[in-house]
Amino acid sequence: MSKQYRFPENFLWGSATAAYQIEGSPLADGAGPSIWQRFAHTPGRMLNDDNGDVACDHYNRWRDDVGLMKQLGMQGYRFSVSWSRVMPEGRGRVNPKGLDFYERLVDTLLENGIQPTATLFHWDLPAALDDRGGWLNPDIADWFGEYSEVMYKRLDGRIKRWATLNEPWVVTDGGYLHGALAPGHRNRFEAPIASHNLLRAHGKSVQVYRAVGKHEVGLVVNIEPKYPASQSPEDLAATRRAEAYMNRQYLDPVFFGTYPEELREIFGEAWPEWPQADMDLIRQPLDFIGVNYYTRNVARHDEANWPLKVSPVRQTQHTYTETGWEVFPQGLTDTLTWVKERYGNPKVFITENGAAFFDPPKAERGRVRDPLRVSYLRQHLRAVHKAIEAGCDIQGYYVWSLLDNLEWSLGYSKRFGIVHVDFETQTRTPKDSARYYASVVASHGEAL
Ligand SMILES: OC[C@@H]1[C@@H](O)[C@H](O)[C@@H](O)c2nc(CNc3ccccc3)cn21
Repeated sequence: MSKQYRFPENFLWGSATAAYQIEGSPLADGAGPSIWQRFAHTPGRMLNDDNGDVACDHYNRWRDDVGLMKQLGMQGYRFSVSWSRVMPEGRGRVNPKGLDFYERLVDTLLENGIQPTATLFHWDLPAALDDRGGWLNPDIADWFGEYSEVMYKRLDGRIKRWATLNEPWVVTDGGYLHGALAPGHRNRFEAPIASHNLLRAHGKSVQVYRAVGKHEVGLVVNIEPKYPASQSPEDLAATRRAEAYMNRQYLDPVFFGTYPEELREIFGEAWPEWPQADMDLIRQPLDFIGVNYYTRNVARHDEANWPLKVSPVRQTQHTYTETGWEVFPQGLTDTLTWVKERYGNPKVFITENGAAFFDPPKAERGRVRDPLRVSYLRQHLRAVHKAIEAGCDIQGYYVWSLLDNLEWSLGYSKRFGIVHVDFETQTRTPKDSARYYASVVASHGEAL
């Protein structure tokens, strides 16, 4: 008798995307440019000089894409709002056609019995705000609060679950410390300031929601559990630094009002003293936490690896994805039980989980075989179930991603979708993983 995988009655099964990765038409109908529009059109920043001018053409094909979600039996859909489509300069003027796009999308999702979850910021900051310093300007907390209020007032009620930010760690580490992501800065002094202002903006948005919203608001973070390469004092300390830097840097301020002490050790003179008023602003009670999980990290001390002094150790016994991430489903169970134990078992949605494996550019006779992704999803959904059995309050799962899309500076070279996109013709073809996931959803997990 195979194990029965029973999920909570109200467990929500969905898929996730993000605006700049799927929409295309970044400047259509009065939209303003984002920093990703700029970054993608800066020579040398994007693999193969790819950009989001077309992407999955979701801005025009959104109705068919909702039909695809319906066909797959999706119960939820997590998408992001392009701030500069709604407010072209990021503040002040609202672009009615930008708002209309999201209103039509949400209404059509609801008509098809699909619960919308909106992320207000998924990396595509309005370029006009970046010109004013962007995340380095403390005023951005108020700018984000103003944008949040526009969205909350227009769509709250139809959208009953909001995420303020997607992965402040990636925005900071990629956009301000190492420079691989927009806006492409590489500055040890800027990174803590950007990170802190991201959290301040999150706190401001939650305050605004408490004033005008009636449902749920939360924060989406990426968590990558860290395991020491050895029990040497150096590797144990390195693991602690890595764990503080990625996994505690955002949830500790939100839940405890304090940063991990390791951050001063990591950034040294570049780590400011933060005003208590800021920490009070950040520490707004939340209705849920979104956890994005992809892989784990085995950490060793590496004196040469600035500024963390940590390097990953490749694990030869496991499969790796096209993005170089180890397939390690136990890490998802460990992550979820760690969140439960450290932060008091908050309501959690797994807001992203998925993998890029090689898929052909074109479907073959209407089919895309992706056994590795089927296996990845099966293993990770079983890992979720294991966490639920351990008492974690996990209330939903969104596979990343519904569609093959623009993988940021890696362009279209990495395919995460359960639905294949032929970027020459925009033809969508559900992969075997889509059929598998649809069967899991239809059986509420029993087909795992
Ligand atoms: O890379 C896959 C997805 C990406 O397409 C999403 O927009 C983003 O939310 C996302 N976050 C992660 C996890 N964290 C991460 C770690 C290092 C670099 C980039 C992302 C993976 N992904």
